Amino acid sequence: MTEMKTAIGLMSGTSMDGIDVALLRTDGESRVERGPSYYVPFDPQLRDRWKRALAVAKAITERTQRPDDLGASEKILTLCHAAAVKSFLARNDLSPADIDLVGFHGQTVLHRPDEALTVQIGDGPLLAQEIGIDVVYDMRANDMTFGGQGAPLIPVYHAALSANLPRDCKAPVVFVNIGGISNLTFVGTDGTLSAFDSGPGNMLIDQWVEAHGGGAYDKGGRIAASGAVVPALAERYLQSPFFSGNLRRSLDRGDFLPPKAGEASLADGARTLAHVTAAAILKSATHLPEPPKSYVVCGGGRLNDVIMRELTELAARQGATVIAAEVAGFDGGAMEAEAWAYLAVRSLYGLPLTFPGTTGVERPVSGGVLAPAKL
Ligand SMILES: Nc1ncnc2c1ncn2[C@@H]1O[C@H](COP(=O)(O)OP(=O)(O)OP(=O)(O)O)[C@@H](O)[C@H]1O
Ligand SMILES: CC(=O)N[C@H]1[C@@H]2OC[C@@H](O2)[C@@H](O)[C@@H]1O[C@H](C)C(=O)O
Repeated sequence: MTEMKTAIGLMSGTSMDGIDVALLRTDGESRVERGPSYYVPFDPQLRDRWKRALAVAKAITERTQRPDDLGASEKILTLCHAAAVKSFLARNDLSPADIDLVGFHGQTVLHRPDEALTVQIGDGPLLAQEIGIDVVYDMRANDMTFGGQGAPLIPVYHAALSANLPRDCKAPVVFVNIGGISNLTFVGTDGTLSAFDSGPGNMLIDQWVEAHGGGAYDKGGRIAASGAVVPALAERYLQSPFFSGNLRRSLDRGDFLPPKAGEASLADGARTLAHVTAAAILKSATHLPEPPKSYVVCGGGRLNDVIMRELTELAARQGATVIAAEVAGFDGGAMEAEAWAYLAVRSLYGLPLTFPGTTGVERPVSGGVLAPAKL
């Protein structure tokens, strides 16, 4: 039996909107006690820097390379995470000695699963030194070494949470994470895990509204609510071979691109892309072992009312219900950060992070690199 540990998880996801911080007490197995969470948005200059980092990272052919100013961006990103941990500790009256471990995702700047290449910038040893807490980082690489796609990693945490679902949440249950990219975790009644990325989440909506003067994202889905779906545009996305071809489990930000200027008005574009986000989830769900009865939605997309309404309508046609994570008793905004805390503890104990049914890895494998606070 593993001992309970107190861990902090740090996530800055593909939306590149900010850093989620969450505290968890866990044994890395079935015991999970959720603690406080915190969110630090990136200011616009930093978001521009991460966007440039994505462009620069395209030149990477080997995962340790840091072309151009990518090394400088990695250091800045790491110091942003260090600052987020320090303010989280101060706000919660905690000191580094209260925390056993930090799980650090870093920022994905390149993800090419077909070439077994995934790069998350984030300097684990520097973070450990800055905050005085042991850090587990680089959690995707080992999965790829063993033939996995390096993502999604959250399913093992969804499986742990599934033990505490409310009774009226009928099995089989699927957890849907609508971040920049969306992903699904199916938890079978016998504990079988089946998971994969399911399509674009908010990233196309964010890129579209930002390029057309609508702000960084479509708050509440208000822009989409005043528009109409452009059927030909929606179909173009939904006919992508990603949904029908041999199941590719993980996506990169560049795999789907926003519509071109002039293809729709701001509102119609936002409405169409919200429809695509919801329809892509249902389309991908046809690859699951069984039709789900309940969808539990987490990630920023659960706050877009148009995505949620569409998802609810489309799922109802198949006899399934859709609820936001909060209705199931979870925190839909902090769940990924909690997952990184959970994964860090599993990594410490050498427990598997990924499984053949989640990333396509050849056998269950652990992962992550430990950077001790004191060398
Ligand atoms: N109030 C809101 N209304 C509508 N959309 C929102 C709201 N708040 C956040 N979002 C959307 O959610 C996105 C952030 O979601 P989230 O934090 O889950 O993404 P992420 O951490 O980048 O995820 P991932 O790594 O899974 O891609 C924002 O970019 C925005 O599009
Ligand atoms: C390579 C990478 O960073 N992938 C992210 C991304 O964002 C969502 C989806 O694509 C998922 O596969 C993954 O993140 C989640 C948290 C995961 O690994 O479970």
